Amino acid sequence: MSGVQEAAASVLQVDGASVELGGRLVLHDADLRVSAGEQVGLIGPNGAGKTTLLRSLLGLLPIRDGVIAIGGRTPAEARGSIGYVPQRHEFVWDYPVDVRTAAMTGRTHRIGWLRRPGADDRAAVDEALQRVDLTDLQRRPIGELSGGQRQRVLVARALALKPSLLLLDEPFTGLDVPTQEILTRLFRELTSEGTAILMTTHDLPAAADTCSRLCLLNETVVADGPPDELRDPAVWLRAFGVARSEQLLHSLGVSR
Ligand SMILES: Nc1ncnc2c1ncn2[C@@H]1O[C@H](COP(=O)(O)OP(=O)(O)OP(=O)(O)O)[C@@H](O)[C@H]1O
Repeated sequence: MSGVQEAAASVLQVDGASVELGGRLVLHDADLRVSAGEQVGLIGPNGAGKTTLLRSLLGLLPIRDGVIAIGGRTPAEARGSIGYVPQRHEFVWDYPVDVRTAAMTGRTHRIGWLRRPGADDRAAVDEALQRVDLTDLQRRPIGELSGGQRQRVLVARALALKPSLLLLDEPFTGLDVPTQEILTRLFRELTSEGTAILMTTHDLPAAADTCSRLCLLNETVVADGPPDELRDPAVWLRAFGVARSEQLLHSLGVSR
């Protein structure tokens, strides 16, 4: 494939990206591609740089070296086509708004700060709420929601943008199994419609189950491939920076 064809096929292209935080290089030489219709799991130990990479893709953190292209645009230019689901604790849940208003804030970038939502915005929010099964709760203050309902608000807020790229930061953490299943099914529907999904998670069996490809990150990309091709325990031990871990290998269903 030529470089131009490859750029067209990849919704997200990261080439040699490095990010410095507090004078320290926390991510270096990272390469990653995510195509339309792919769900890629970004896996790595605490402090590996997963959230840092997501924040760079959103244009919230500058890269020191390398290139990030989203549909051929820079992160800042592409911001209106990227849906972002942050970790639940990062959202301000005591803000006095209802579910529908919170979902509408996903479109703020597109609407502009001083304009009122139009018919397109209302229709996009209706659809997003319906997809996460929150239509009946749309007038409920967000401070009164359970953890699983809050997670679905964050997903609706991201979907309200009708994004071509969806970034999910640990979307399954703390959720019961039925809520995990609702979201897993929804993410599968979205990829079948052509959305590209990049998701961080510490749930390795779920990632191997739901993702078409896994990217193992530890300050740089240690390995990248379909779950079936990442069966070598040494790769996982290297990605997690440990000499041995029975628990890690057990959770992956691989053993030495
Ligand atoms: N504002 C900051 N200033 C300096 N260093 C930072 C800052 N934010 C994060 N870091 C460091 O950058 C590294 C990567 O952090 P990051 O949050 O991206 O990791 P992560 O892979 O998402 O971890 P976790 O799985 O624990 O969420 C860590 O060593 C962290 O201490």
